[in-house]
Formats: sequence, structure tokens, C-alpha cells
Amino acid sequence: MESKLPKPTSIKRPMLAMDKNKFQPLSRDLLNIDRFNKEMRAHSPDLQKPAAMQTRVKLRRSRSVSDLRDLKPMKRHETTLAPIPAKLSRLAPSTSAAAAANAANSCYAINRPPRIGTSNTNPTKRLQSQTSKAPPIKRPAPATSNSMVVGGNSKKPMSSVNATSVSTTGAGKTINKRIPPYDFKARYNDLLEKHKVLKEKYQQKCEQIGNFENLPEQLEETQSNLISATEELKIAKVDRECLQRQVQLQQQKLASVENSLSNTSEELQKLKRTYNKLKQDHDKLNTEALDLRERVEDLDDKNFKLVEEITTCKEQLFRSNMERKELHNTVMDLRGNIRVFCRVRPILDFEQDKLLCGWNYVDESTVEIVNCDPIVKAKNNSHSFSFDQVFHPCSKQEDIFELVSPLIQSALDGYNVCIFAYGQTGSGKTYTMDGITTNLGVIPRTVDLLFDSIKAYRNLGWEYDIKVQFLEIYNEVLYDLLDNEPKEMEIRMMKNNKNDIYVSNITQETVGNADRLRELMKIAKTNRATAATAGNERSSRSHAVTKIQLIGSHAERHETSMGSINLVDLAGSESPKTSVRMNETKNINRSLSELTNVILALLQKQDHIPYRNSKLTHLLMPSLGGNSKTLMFINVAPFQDCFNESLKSLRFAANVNQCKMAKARRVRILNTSNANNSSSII
Ligand SMILES: Nc1ncnc2c1ncn2[C@@H]1O[C@H](COP(=O)(O)OP(=O)(O)OP(=O)(O)O)[C@@H](O)[C@H]1O
Repeated sequence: MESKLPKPTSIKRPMLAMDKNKFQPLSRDLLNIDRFNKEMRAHSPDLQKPAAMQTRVKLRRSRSVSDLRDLKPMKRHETTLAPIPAKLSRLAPSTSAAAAANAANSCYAINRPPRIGTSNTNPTKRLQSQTSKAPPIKRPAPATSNSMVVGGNSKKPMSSVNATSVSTTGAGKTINKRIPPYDFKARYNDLLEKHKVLKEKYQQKCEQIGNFENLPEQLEETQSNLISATEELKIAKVDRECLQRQVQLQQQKLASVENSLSNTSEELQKLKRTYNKLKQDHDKLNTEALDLRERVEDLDDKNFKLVEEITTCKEQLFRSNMERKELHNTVMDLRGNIRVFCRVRPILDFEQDKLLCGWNYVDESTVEIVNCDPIVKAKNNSHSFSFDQVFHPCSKQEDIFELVSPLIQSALDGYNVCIFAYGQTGSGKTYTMDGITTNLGVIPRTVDLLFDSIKAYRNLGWEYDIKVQFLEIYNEVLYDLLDNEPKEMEIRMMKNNKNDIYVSNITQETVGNADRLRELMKIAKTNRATAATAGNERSSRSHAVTKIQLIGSHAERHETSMGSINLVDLAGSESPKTSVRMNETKNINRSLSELTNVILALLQKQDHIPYRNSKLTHLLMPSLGGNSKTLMFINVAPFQDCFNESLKSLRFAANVNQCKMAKARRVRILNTSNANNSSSII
């Protein structure tokens, strides 16, 4: 009979659906299969006593052929199924000795396990549960079992006497039916049924074997998977720690961000409040801006009208200024083109013991000098003189300059002005012209007034250039007080105007402010020759001339105004009897005498005015006569020993005062657009 059982190798290996997470490693005891086999053999009587089995087979063989036939498939069955318990024991070891014994006693008591992979449960656990819980399969009663021959007299085992037939009822209840030995057919059928049952079991076991044979490989694969899973788990743990740290960092960052967010929101609130305030201010400002725009428009209209008015006013102002100049000049003419102021200097502290003349200040313009020399007892020893103004010893510098300033105004209006101080040495000429640091004289006050007036004239459209020269006449020689280098200097006549002169080779500087002019004055004063005299320790032995040219221009009117101021500190006159430097004294006295002659010639309206007889008169020619205004200070000392010199100066000044000069003419040059260089004197 050919077996149709499937070969174990051909059984399809079930695929394990492994779940790494649910996988549980097998214990070492479970894998110790050899030891389990030994234990199985120890507890299995069949495996322990093969010899007894062989004896029973021999007994059957001797009884009947049918027994032999019956036993052959069984033998084959046993040889085929014998290894199964060993493999089963290897896969499903039981810790209990009873389970092992059961497994060993019945090689047939193995249920067919379910196919691996048909369930999601762990295969190892499933195996354990199957091996421990599976009910044993009812095995057919062996020939040596306790079943007795029914109906027989002898109590021999049925296997040894008669063949038994096993039939199964519909309810699955097995009924042993005795088959007589001669009934071969029944016995054959019985054997066929047995064979059929065994064949089914064999197939089941083969399937189990097929499943179980692959278990080691699956186990190895599972172990390798386990190792890799463990490594992955380690890596995953490391990753998890890293991620946890990152999470912590992110949480810290999140906390800081939340903190900064709260701060930012506070700031935002503040900014919102500030914004609201600013918005309110902005709205207010907008409203104000609108008002202001309206006001600006109104103001623009008013401004336009005012500009027109200003233009008209400027025109009127210019005309008024011109009228003022005319009137001013008229007043100056009425006062006289040569004016004489007499100043008597006070007694200094170290001069308290000196004998004084008698001085009577009759009124503002009249002074009387009385000879108090006890030796001289003349009948008429008092002399009265009248001048434009008499300043007594208590007069202040500012009082004097107040009367000088109209002449400075005239110079700005285009007149030539000459102011000089005449008098005996030590009579106070330098004090009157220069003054001292704490009490400034005419020249520094003139400088201040000039620059203040220029500012005011700028509003009227006039711009001025101021040019200055400082020169000295010492022993009839000209010296440049701004340049110590020796050089040839001459007084020359202007080509286009014979009444005007200029000094060749002299330093002339255009100054822009009063400070610079004062600086130049200081330099000039330092360079002025000084020497000790009998009357004054630092007597000026030369004539010092400060010449200031004022060139004004009115751009709109195309008018130019050219005026000049000559400020002269004359050398002191001295009696030859008391002089120790005769040459100097002679030159000084001669030049002063020539000055007197010129003024007297002007007074007498002579045809020839001897300007050129001295460097001094030649230099002052434009300022002495013609279109000039001259102011002469007569300085006198109050002492009796100066009486004669004082009387001489006073008489000269009185004569000058009486000099009737021609009406001064103002120089006004009108520039025309056709002839830039042409000029006309009005
Ligand atoms: N009005 C015054 N008030 C006070 N001191 C004066 C006055 N006038 C002149 N002095 C003093 O008298 C002295 C002589 O004056 P100052 O040098 O001006 O004379 P001077 O005429 O210039 O002499 P010189 O011709 O020799 O140069 C100086 O010490 C001066 O300070």
C-alpha cells in the first residue's frame, strides 16, 4: 500500500509575523533539547524497554499472520513516529515531571498544533500553552492493554487471543468489538481503519514537524532581530535622551521666550499708550498747523503789503538821510569849518607843589588866564579868550567826544575831517587824542563810533570799506608806523584831483572790524619815536598822523561816498631856552609855525596858502580848507611856568577860531552805468 503522506520538507513553512515590540526572548532551558530528550527517555517505559517491545512483537508474530500484518503498519508507524516525541519535547518542554511522563508514555497523545502565523499571539507562548493544555489524544488500545476479550473464557489479553475491532460511534465513543481470528476480512477492515486514523495523525505530525523544524532558524533570525532591536533600542534610548535634553532646552527657550514675550507685551502696552499720547499731540499739532497755515497766509498777505511799505519807507529813508546829511552839514557850516576846543589839563599828584596860573572859566566858550608871577606886576596881566568850547580840568573824555562825534558823522557822509591837538609839551595832547587804557581818548572812541555807524548805515543800503595808514613826521621826514623798514616816502598830488594828496610807499590796510584797527593803532604807537624831554618824561617828539579813509557805496542808488579822517597828535611845542634837543625843537616849532601860517592864510583868504612849507601842512592840506572840517584842540597846562607858552597857544587858537573858511563842500561821486570811472563833484 502506497503512502500518500506529504513529505515534511514539502510542507510550506509558515511565515512568522513577528512583532518586535511584543517579542519575548526564549529561556535557555527551553532551548536545552538534548537534556529534555534524556529526561523523556528516562520517564518513557517504551523508550526504556525496547527489548520488552520486541518480545511482544515476537509473541504476536507467533500467534497469527494477521497479527503480523496488523503489526507491520504499527511497526512502520512506530519507526516513523518515534522521533516526534523527541522533537516535541525539545519545542514544548514541561517543567513538571508528570507532563514529561505523559509525553513519554504516549507518543500519540499529541494534538496537532495550530499553524504558526494563523494567530497574532506569540508563537513560543502558543507552543507552551498547547503543550501544557492540549488534551491527550485517545490512543488505540494496545494489544497489551487491559481490554479483555468479550465473550471469551480466558482472561488472556485480547491481542494475544483474538483480534479486536475498534469502531467509532457517531458520538465519537469508541467501542471495542471483538473480531474473531478467522475473520480476516473484519480484521483487515479493522486494520484499514487503524491505518486510516494513524495516517491522519501521521499527516498531522508531519505538519507539526515541518513547522517545528524551522523554529531554530526562526529562533536565530528572531535572536538576530532581537540583537538588532536591542541595539536599535539603545540607539533609540540615546536618541530619546538627546531628544529629552533638546526638549528641556526647548522648554527653557520657551520659558525665556514667554518671559521676553511678556516683557515685550508690557513694552507694547507702554508704546501703545505713548502712541496714543503722540497721536493726540499729533492731532492737536495738526489743528494748530491748520490755524498756523491760515495765519501764515494772512501774514504773507500782510508781509507783501509790508514789503511794499518797506520799499516806500526805504525810499523815504534814503531821501531823509540825504536831507539829514545836508542839514548836518549846514549845522556844521554854521558852527564853522574850523572849530577850536580849548582844554586845560588837571594837576597831577606829583605836581601839587607847582605854582599855578589864574584860570577863570567865564562860560562854556570863554576862558581867562591870569599871570600869577609875583615878579611881573603889569596892569593887564589877565587875558580872555573865546573858543567853540572850553574844557576845564574836570572835563571827562566822553564829554569831549560827544562834541567830536558830529565830525565823524560828517566823515561818513563824505567829508574830509581833520582833528589835531596843538599845545605845549606835557599839556595833555596825547591824553586827549589817545587817552589811557581806563579812559580812552578821541582816536579809539572814533574807531568804535565808526564801526557802529557803519552797521547802522548798512540798513540804509550803504556798505563801507575802511582803509588806514599810520605815519609819523619826525624832523621833517615821513615814517611808516606800520613798517619799521627804512624806505623812501613822499607826499604826492593825486592826478585827477589837485586838492588831494597821497603818500607813496606807505602801508595801507583795509580793516574789517574795530579790534583789528585797535591792534594796528597799538603797533603804530609802539613804533612812534619817543624821547625824554624837560616837560614830559615820554614826550612825543614827532607828529603822529592816523589817516582813516571811508569809502561808502550804495548799490541800489549807484552812489559812492569818500570821506577821510586825519587824527593828528602834534609834537609838543617847546621853548628853545628849555630844549635839550635843539634840532628836534627847531623842526617841531617850525612845522607848528607853518601850520599857524597856513591857518592864518586861510583866515585872511589869501590867494596862496603855503601848504608845502612843511611836511605837516602839506600832509594836512586836504583837511585844512577846501571841503574839509577841522577841529583843533588847544591843550594847555595850568602851571605858572607854562604861562607864556599857554598864552602863545591860546592866541594862535583864537586867531584860528576867527578864520572864516569857505563853505565846505561834500564829495559825492555819482556813478553812472555808462561811465564807471567818471565822477563828478557836487
Ligand atoms: N585831562 C587829563 N586828565 C588827567 N591826566 C592828564 C590829562 N591831560 C594830561 N594828563 C597827564 O599829563 C601828562 C602829560 O600829558 P600828555 O603826555 O598827554 O602831554 P602831551 O602834550 O602829549 O606831551 P608831549 O607833547 O610831550 O607829548 C600825562 O601823564 C597825562 O597822563
